[in-house]
Amino acid sequence: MYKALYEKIIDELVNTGYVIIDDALDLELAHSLVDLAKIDVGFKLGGIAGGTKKKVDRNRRRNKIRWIDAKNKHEAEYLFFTNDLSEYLNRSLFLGLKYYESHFAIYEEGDFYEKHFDAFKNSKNRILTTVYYLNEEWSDENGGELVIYDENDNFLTKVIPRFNTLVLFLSDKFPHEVLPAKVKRYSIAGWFRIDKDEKS
Ligand SMILES: O=C(O)CCC(=O)C(=O)O
Ligand SMILES: [Fe+2]
Repeated sequence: MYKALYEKIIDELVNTGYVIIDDALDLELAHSLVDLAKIDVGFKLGGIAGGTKKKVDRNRRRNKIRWIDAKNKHEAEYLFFTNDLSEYLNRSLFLGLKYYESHFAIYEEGDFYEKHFDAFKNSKNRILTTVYYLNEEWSDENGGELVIYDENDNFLTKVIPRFNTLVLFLSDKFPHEVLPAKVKRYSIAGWFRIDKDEKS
């Protein structure tokens, strides 16, 4: 239970629709998730939603992913946190969140994700995006920033993907991109949704 964190998330989501939190989670959990990401086994290339099919397009998205699975103790602990958060958000903001899907992502040197929305307007799938960063000793020169824009494509903010930083934003309101990483970059991207659909 991270009550202060939940309150901050709710305030910022109401005010601006996005929130960036440093030192978000318990350090022991954060380090365990870093260790798991770094095992770097079982990852596959990330796809792009295109019509009904997902396809890999290395010109638009270059990273590899592994879906989080509650069978692992630490991944389960992360899912416990996101579940707790969704209950809190549902009670406070009546978002009606029902499912959460998330994956580790690795961006190798040169990898990026070009500007995109995580959900289409008025679609009933992804409601709220989370990105959680797992890069210890990340320097500002390493690239790999998340750049967030508003609905009219105006620059809003740039997030350095530092260890234990958590970002949330409304999935259909904020176009965003990942700039090319100069160093291997680890994260967990996730989506709260109100339906249960195929993983994208
Ligand atoms: O890793 C990030 O900073 C954002 C990733 C992202 O936009 C996505 O996976 O949809
Ligand atoms: Fe995204």
